[in-house]
Amino acid sequence: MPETFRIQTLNAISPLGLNRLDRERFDLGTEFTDPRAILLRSADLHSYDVPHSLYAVARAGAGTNNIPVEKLASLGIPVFNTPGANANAVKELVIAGLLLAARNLYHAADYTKDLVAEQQLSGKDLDKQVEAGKKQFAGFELPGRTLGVIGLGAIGVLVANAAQAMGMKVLGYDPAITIERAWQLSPSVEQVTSVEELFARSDFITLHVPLIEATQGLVSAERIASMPAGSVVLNFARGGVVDEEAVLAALDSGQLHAYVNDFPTEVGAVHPKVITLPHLGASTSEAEDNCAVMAVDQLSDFLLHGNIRNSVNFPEVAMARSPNTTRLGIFNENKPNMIGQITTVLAEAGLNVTEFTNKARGDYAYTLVDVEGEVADELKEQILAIDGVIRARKIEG
Ligand SMILES: NC(=O)c1ccc[n+]([C@@H]2O[C@H](COP(=O)([O-])OP(=O)(O)OC[C@H]3O[C@@H](n4cnc5c(N)ncnc54)[C@H](O)[C@@H]3O)[C@@H](O)[C@H]2O)c1
Ligand SMILES: O=C(O)CC[C@@H](O)C(=O)O
Repeated sequence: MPETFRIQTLNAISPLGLNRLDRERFDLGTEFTDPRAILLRSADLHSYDVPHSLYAVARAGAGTNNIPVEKLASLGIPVFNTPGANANAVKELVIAGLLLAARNLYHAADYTKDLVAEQQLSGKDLDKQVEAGKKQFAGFELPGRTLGVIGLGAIGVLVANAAQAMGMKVLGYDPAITIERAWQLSPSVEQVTSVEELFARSDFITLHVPLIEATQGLVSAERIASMPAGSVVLNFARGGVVDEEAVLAALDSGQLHAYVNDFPTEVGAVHPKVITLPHLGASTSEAEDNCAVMAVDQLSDFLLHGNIRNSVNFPEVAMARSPNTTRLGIFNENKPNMIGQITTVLAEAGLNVTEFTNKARGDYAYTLVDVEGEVADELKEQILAIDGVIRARKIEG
């Protein structure tokens, strides 16, 4: 009997994704103590005691800073994410953020509500107060203003193109932009080669980078001070990319007009010039469905066939299945003679290899190998005995 894989969900995942799992092969639950896989969104796994049973983690979303990616790599556990699946949802919220800030919409709507709910105005009195009070919310228009986009990945490129189509001058900064993203970027977006230049020239800055060591505190007091007075910072990336204390001080001094973000903190959320949303970037039915479908498909392909697609800690390795073969998936350290030792074990067992892929990424590598016929259970133990092999799995056909 082939194994039924236990998948533990740690957040609400769209049924459109979950329903793709064949219940003969997958058992879904929230309380397993020995899951084969974890499917999650923003749940924090950093203090999670990783059980030996765990084969994979799938993030229905882009950011993986809630997952101990390196530690899992060292245990031979791939972490999958869903690049691009929620990018349009975030882009739309960023465009909303630009308009919320430029037209002071949040405070203006509060003002109107207050006139009715607190001051109990109505009819002509309400009309009069509306017309008298509205000038304090007069805003500015976007065409001709400069937007600096930091990070030109799935989201940054969509934001840059949309802002450009709205008449903004757009500057982009991403030292590691991929060729695919560069092709998608509007030719009118100007590439800048230093963050400093981007800050100095931008009326709005929007962040679309992962939270990693290099991006922690990227929006600093010094960089904010170099922006034109009355600028706006939009943060739909992660809270830690911004030095919030510096942002609040700049809002108080008038250097910044507004800070629009998706990551509530006790101090920031109540500041009068801060607009904080409850991590809403990916919260559309479309994005939730897209992320769930992609995460589930990648996870089931790995559990059933050992294929790795869109992993953030292991290379892309995928092979079609062939009849009358047995597949082995092997995680190992990226060091000399691993392939030689693995193939020697296979040869000594008299096995004929029909297909073999080995790819490395950083300190680790993954091997997928198909051999003719059946494989004895002891073979896995022999492979595991090779110095540098972290984990090995016989994958049923
Ligand atoms: N608010 C939300 O709900 C929400 C939703 C989706 C994603 N996000 C956040 O947005 C981030 C970006 O998402 P994405 O889908 O565009 O990811 P992505 O991987 O497609 O793009 C990230 C880009 O950032 C660039 N980058 C990395 N370090 C950089 C640096 N120091 N300076 C400039 N560029 C740098 C990379 O080269 C890449 O092109 C995610 O990591 C996540 O944290 C938030
Ligand atoms: O799952 C969510 O709601 C947020 C996801 C988002 O932060 C991401 O990084 O993709």
